[in-house]
This record gives sequence, C-alpha cells and structure tokens, in this order.
Amino acid sequence: EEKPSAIVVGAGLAGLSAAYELQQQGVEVTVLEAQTRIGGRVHTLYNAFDQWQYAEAGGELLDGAEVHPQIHAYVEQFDLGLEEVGYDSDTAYFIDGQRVPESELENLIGAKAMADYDRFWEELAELAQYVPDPAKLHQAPNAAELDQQSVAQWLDGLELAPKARTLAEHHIRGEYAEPSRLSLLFLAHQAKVYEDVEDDQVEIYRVAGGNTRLVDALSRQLKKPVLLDHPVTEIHHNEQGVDVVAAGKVFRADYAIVTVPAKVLNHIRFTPALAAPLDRAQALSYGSHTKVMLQYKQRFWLNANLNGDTVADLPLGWTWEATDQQAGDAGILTVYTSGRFADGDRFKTEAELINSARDQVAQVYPGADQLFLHGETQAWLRLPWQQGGYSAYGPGDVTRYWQAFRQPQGRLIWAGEHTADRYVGYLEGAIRSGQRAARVITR
Ligand SMILES: Cc1cc2nc3c(=O)[nH]c(=O)nc-3n(C[C@H](O)[C@H](O)[C@H](O)COP(=O)(O)OP(=O)(O)OC[C@H]3O[C@@H](n4cnc5c(N)ncnc54)[C@H](O)[C@@H]3O)c2cc1C
Repeated sequence: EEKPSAIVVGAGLAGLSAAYELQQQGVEVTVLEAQTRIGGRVHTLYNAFDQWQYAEAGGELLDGAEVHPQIHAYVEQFDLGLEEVGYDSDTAYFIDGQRVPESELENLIGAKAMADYDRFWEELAELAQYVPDPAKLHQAPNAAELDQQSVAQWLDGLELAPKARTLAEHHIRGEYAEPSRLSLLFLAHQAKVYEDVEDDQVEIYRVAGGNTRLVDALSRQLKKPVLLDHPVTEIHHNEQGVDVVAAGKVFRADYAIVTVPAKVLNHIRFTPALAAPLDRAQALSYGSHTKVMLQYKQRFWLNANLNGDTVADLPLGWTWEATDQQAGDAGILTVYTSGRFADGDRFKTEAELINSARDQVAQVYPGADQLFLHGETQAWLRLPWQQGGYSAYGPGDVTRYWQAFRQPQGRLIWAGEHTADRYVGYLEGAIRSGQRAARVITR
C-alpha cells in the first residue's frame, strides 16, 4: 500500500513535531517556513549579549516530566539535557513604590488582602469543576454561558480587597491575557489541566544550552531539510489532495498540516475559501506579551538575597533571571510585560522598550542602572508571521473556535499551540498538536 504524502506549513515546534512523527511512519513530508530561521516562537538569542550569555526571546520554561511528558520525551530521545531554573532565595514584590521579599508580602498588603489573595487561588482551582473533559471544552455543561463571561466579571464577583485584586489581575494578565479579554471557560480549562499538579512541578526547566537546541534537533532528523524563506500564500484543496503555493512554486501532496498562528492564517488564500468561523481566524484572542532582556554587569538581585523574580504593580509586571544556570559575573534579567501594558508595544521602537524596562527595573532595584550593559527585545505582536504572543481564548472564542480548530477540514489539518487539547499556549501544547495532526494522517 502506498504511503500518503504531506506538506507542513510552519517550522515551529508544532510543525517540526508533526513532520518528525510523519517521517517516523514513513510518510514523505515537506516543511515550508516563511522566515529565514526555524523555531517560530522558540528563539534563543545566542549572539546578542556579552560573556557568551543567552536568553529565550519566546517560549522558555517547561514543567515537570509528568505534566509535560511529550517535550520531556523529545529532550530525552535527542539527548539534550535539562537545566533546573531558579535559586532558593525569595521573589521580590514591589507594590505602591515599596519592595519586600515574598516572606514579608503580608506586611506590605495587610492581612485582609493577603487572605483575599489566597482565596483567589482557591477559587481559581475550583473552576476546574466546570470542565469534565478538557479536550471537549466546548461541550462542557453551561459552556456557552461560561464562555460569554470574562474573567474580569468573575473577579468582580469575588469582591477581593483592592491589593488582592491587583495581584490577581496581575497573574491572569501575565499568564494569559487582560482579564476583561479572557473567557472564564478558558480559564476553567487551564484550571482543569493543572488540577492535580503541585506548584513545584510548574515552570522548572529549560532545555540545557537553550530551547533552540530542541527545534534544531527535530529538524536535523528530517531527511528533507525545512525549506526556509518559503511563505505559503495559497492553498488549493479538494478530496484528492492539496496544492500549496510558496515562493512562486507549487507543492503537491495528499494532506496539508497548517500550523501558522490564527492571527496570520488569513494571510493564506484558501480555495475553496475557508468556511466560518475559520474565515475569521484572526479574531481569536491572543495575549500581548513583550520580553525585554536586560544584561547587567552584576547580578545585583543576588546581593540583595533575592532570586531575580519580581512581581510589580508597574507596567513591567514580572522579571526573572534568564542566566541562573550560566557562567559569568554578568546576568540577564528578563522583563515581561503583558496585557494592556503591552498592547501599545508594537508602536514603540526597540530603544523605547529597552529604556522603559530599564527605568522600571531601577525603580524596584535602586542603583541597578549603573550596571546596565545591553538590552534586546522581542515584541511578538509586531512580527509579521506571529502578530501575537500565544492564544488566550477571549469571551465567546471557545464557542466559536474550539471545535473548528480541532477537526480536519477535508485534506487540511490544523495544528499549533492554539489547537491543542491540553496546554494551549505552551511548548507542550504545540508539540501535542503536531503529534495529533500527524496521527490523523497515519492512523
Ligand atoms: C513571549 C512568550 C513567552 C512564552 N513562554 C512560554 C513558556 O515559558 N513556556 C511554554 O511552555 N510556552 C511559552 N510560550 C509559548 C510557546 O512558545 C508556544 O506555544 C510555541 O512555541 C508555539 O509553537 P507553534 O509551532 O504552535 O507556533 P510557532 O512557533 O509560532 O510556529 C509557527 C510557524 O509558522 C510560520 N509561518 C507563519 N505564517 C506562515 C506562512 N504563511 N507560511 C509559512 N510559514 C508560516 C512562522 O514563521 C512560525 O515559524 C511563550 C510564548 C511567547 C511568545
């Protein structure tokens, strides 16, 4: 029996995983990538900083092997190794112009706000009860009603003390999106997926030497190298197969696996045209997230007995150290700005983004700016092949898009982080979506 052939559009983690799994099953696969590099939202910046230090401009942290098994399996299979992140010292909280270590947070915000903040975490975990099966999120009881509600409305109902509300919003914004633009059903989905996971299993590893090593390892397995600088502009599809147009050439195969982010899906012209709701895929909500990576001559946070993690009520939101497992006196602090504080970043220059991040870090850590060496930014919102951070389904989006992105349309199969059954918005989700897409062809 003859094996089918496939074209994979996009060489991010989803596309590379799909291509690798297809090849393992003997399927002939061609990968077309718009950019001049592979990896998409996995992008380690190796040559930008002093002292050979590097930082992740995109997807960075992995959970434990029981939570994110597929990415761990690849790391093991390709013998890449992991680095465990972080220090034992405290996270810094900066609220109303004052900085304290986490152990003193209650002194800063008061007992009432502290109790309310704890209650927020409990209520968040409780949301899991609304989702019997994460993969069939759109079929949860009361799905449509929960999906219409925003997380901001849910927070209103919790009646948190103001400082607890600030911290709660801050978490939602940094992890997903602005609470007013996040579906309560989607948040419940995330709560379900993380229902039985201990905190110490979350966001604890990077791939040793940088996450780009993982995408490189996958692509090296491919007998046919990824075709870079091949933006797909048209896909013609019928019951027999697909014709995919890229860089003025036509590629023909039995199936196309399309992994491009929803925000840019409609840059491809489909014939016949995509039916609703995918004809308006760009309306799927994505969180805005900007990373500014600031290298300093010394790791001043360690001198203050802090680990480099900062939670601040400033626009910057969070910081953490990118270089905790790297040699050198210098250190890179990643400044992570999200939600409404990052929306405007697409209109700012690199220098403006770097200067603003430097100013804010100096507010939290006085004197820090004298140690500044170099800054890099990646505002994913303005990258033409991305136009967003990662998907964070907004009010109504689950009802509209969940099912459509998770079932093939004839010879077209959707993949990518935004189509995952679990771990939507994560590296693990991207891999799983690619593996599932491959199984549609090989099962
Ligand atoms: C700032 C940031 C921080 C993150 N932090 C974490 C984290 O700590 N932990 C975690 O697990 N996840 C994190 N993520 C999420 C993770 O990076 C993504 O979920 C994952 O990398 C997405 O992979 P993908 O293959 O679905 O999409 P992508 O990596 O976006 O791949 C899609 C590919 O398609 C290409 N493409 C687009 N249009 C076309 C076209 N017309 N023709 C051909 N190619 C096209 C793109 O160039 C791209 O290479 C983060 C993401 C961001 C942006």
